[in-house]
Amino acid sequence: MTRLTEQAFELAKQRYADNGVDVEAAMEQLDTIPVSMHCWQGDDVRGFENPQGALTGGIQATGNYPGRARNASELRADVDVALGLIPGPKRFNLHAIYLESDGPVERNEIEPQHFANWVSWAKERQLGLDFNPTCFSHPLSADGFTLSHADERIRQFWIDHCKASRNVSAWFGEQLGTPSVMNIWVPDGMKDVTVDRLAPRQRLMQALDEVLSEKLNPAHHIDAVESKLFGIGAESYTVGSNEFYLGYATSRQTALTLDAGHFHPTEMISDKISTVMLYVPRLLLHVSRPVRWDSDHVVLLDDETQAIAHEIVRQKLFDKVHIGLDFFDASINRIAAWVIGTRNAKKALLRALLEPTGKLRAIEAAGDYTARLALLEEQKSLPWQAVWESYCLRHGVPVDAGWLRNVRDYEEQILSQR
Ligand SMILES: C[C@H](O)[C@H](O)[C@@H](O)C(=O)CO
Ligand SMILES: [Mn+2]
Repeated sequence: MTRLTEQAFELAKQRYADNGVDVEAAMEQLDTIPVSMHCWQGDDVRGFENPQGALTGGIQATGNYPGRARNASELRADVDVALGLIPGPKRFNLHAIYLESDGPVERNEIEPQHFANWVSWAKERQLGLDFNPTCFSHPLSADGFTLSHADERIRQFWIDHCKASRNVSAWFGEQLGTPSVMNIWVPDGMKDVTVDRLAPRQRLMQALDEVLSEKLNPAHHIDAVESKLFGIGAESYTVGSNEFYLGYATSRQTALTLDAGHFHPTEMISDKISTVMLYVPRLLLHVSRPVRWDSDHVVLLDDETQAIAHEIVRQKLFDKVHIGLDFFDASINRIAAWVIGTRNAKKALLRALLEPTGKLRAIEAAGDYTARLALLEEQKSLPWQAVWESYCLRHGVPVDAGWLRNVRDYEEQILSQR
């Protein structure tokens, strides 16, 4: 396999060179773009605070594939398997409910010490960590409101949780030498026709302002806010809509999170990138795959994933876009889900880096739309797969679906015993 891969790579390199593309440069660039893998694929978004509790907030993990991680050690072991099968730089994205503690810790009292094991683990693997306050699956979010709650006491609880989360996030950044991107997503919304659509939004805006009031070192921590169209049980009104957060991030200059599953079915986040980057300093992407609803299926190498990667590469947004993943499929092997989704995100980036963008831009600027379409289509059948396999080889991970054997072995030996 190795020799064939190398031969195919040499031919592919030549083929791309004929097209004006430097394959080595593309691979080098790919090595500077981390993809942040989300912890919640490993255990169906349960966390370790109250794993037997229900997942609420209008999100759902469907399926009951055996072997989900039941504690932090199992989750770390599972992620380690996935990390070893994905080439290039990765980060890891934690939710607050993945804390570790001997006794119960209220959300508004979380501290860096509760994530000390995660930081040691990340240090050993030279991974950056990202973070999320968890504003769901809790008695005080049971009626569907958190930061926009009408009850000041409940609202304050969630404000304090988000503030505590910022401290944890900044500590990650300080410890690991790379800023932690902290994404605030709240499920707040209503199931049915809502009369006062304004007041909850006013409260959310004020609550967020209070959360962000302390200035933190941007070398350690980056604030991001995530909009949504609707949730299960909150179909009629979402307080933190797209327009709400676009306005918020623009006026406060926070990062904006675009989740591929959080828009109308025919709306694509790839087309939003060039718009929002005019107004916000940074973007956090939740690369996902909506199927009918925000169903968080595993990321495919499909048109939208490719279009997202093209936007990042064509606009050279490498320092401004943080690429995170967001899916939680409990119907297939969860480690395989991580590997499939993350490898696909990276394949899309590589394909985008192998595009002769300068040439295509010139053709477009000259108004030759026939050539633009012809060349764009021809790109699709160039031998990018040979470059991908070589990239995997250089990173010491399986070049093809051979990685599935590793996952199956682990499933037989470890997951099946849970
Ligand atoms: C678990 C995550 O916080 C969640 O998926 C969020 O990012 C989201 O997209 C909610 O729909
Ligand atoms: Mn998301």
